Amino acid sequence: MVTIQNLSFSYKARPVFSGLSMELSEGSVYGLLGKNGAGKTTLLKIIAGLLSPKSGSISTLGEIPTKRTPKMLGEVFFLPEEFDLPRMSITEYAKYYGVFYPNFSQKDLDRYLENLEVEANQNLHTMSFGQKKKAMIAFALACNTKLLIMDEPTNGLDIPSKSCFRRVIASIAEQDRTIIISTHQVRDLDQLIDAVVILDESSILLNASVGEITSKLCFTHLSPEEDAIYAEQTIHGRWGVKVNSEALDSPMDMEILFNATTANRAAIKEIFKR
Ligand SMILES: Nc1ncnc2c1ncn2[C@@H]1O[C@H](COP(=O)(O)OP(=O)(O)OP(=O)(O)O)[C@@H](O)[C@H]1O
Repeated sequence: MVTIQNLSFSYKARPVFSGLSMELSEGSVYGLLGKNGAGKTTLLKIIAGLLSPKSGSISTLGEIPTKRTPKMLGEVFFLPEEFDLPRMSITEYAKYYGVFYPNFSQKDLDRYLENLEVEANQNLHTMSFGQKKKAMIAFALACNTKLLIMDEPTNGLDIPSKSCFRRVIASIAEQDRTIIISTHQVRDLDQLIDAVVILDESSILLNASVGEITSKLCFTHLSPEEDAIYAEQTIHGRWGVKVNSEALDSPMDMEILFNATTANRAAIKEIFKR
């Protein structure tokens, strides 16, 4: 679906990636995490063909993304974190832009707008930031592309809309679509993603399925002296992550995973080395 090999990228004199490699497979929902400035948006734009790498190779849906062939563009939707929208309703917007996506469905758009409680005929310019965001999420989903890339989609959404977003993504996650969601709001991705990619210091620190993560790591309460990869003191005691040496079942805690990965890179790299 997406293969990146030894990729380097710089904004003029500012290097962002050097020798970055990773593979994303078809039909999975990926959560892309990283600190501010780690390069998440840049990576998403490179995958979508909006930025060109300095060296190395990238293939998106079997094509070089910067070639931006009509075939690839019809199968990839990139939803940026912020956008300028024309003075029209989302229904009119869909009439103009839906034609670029062979699998766009008006019926799906109506359903997603209803689910997300967005007025189909309100001018996008009179909408709040969160309403615009929901309108564009509905449009992005209704394009039914093979690859859907969303940069901070839940930023600006109220609590019910976040729940609704999760429900909608869960409902399409069964299909053969690959979805990459970049976010700082890790709780919004709980129970939603199949795999986690963590970018740190301009490289991929972790790219693993939730199954692999929970088979190798155990997210649990810890006794005061217990060895852990990472632990935090909470009002309920010590909570953290340790090596899953007893093959215990535990739900992944993405915030703890992220903190553990960035606080103890060497341990995480060793555990997940292939
Ligand atoms: N247009 C640009 N020109 C120069 N430098 C840029 C540009 N866009 C981003 N950068 C720099 O590239 C690096 C990666 O930025 P990027 O926006 O990809 O990070 P991010 O992980 O998405 O950050 P955030 O979580 O804050 O959104 C940062 O150091 C940023 O300052």
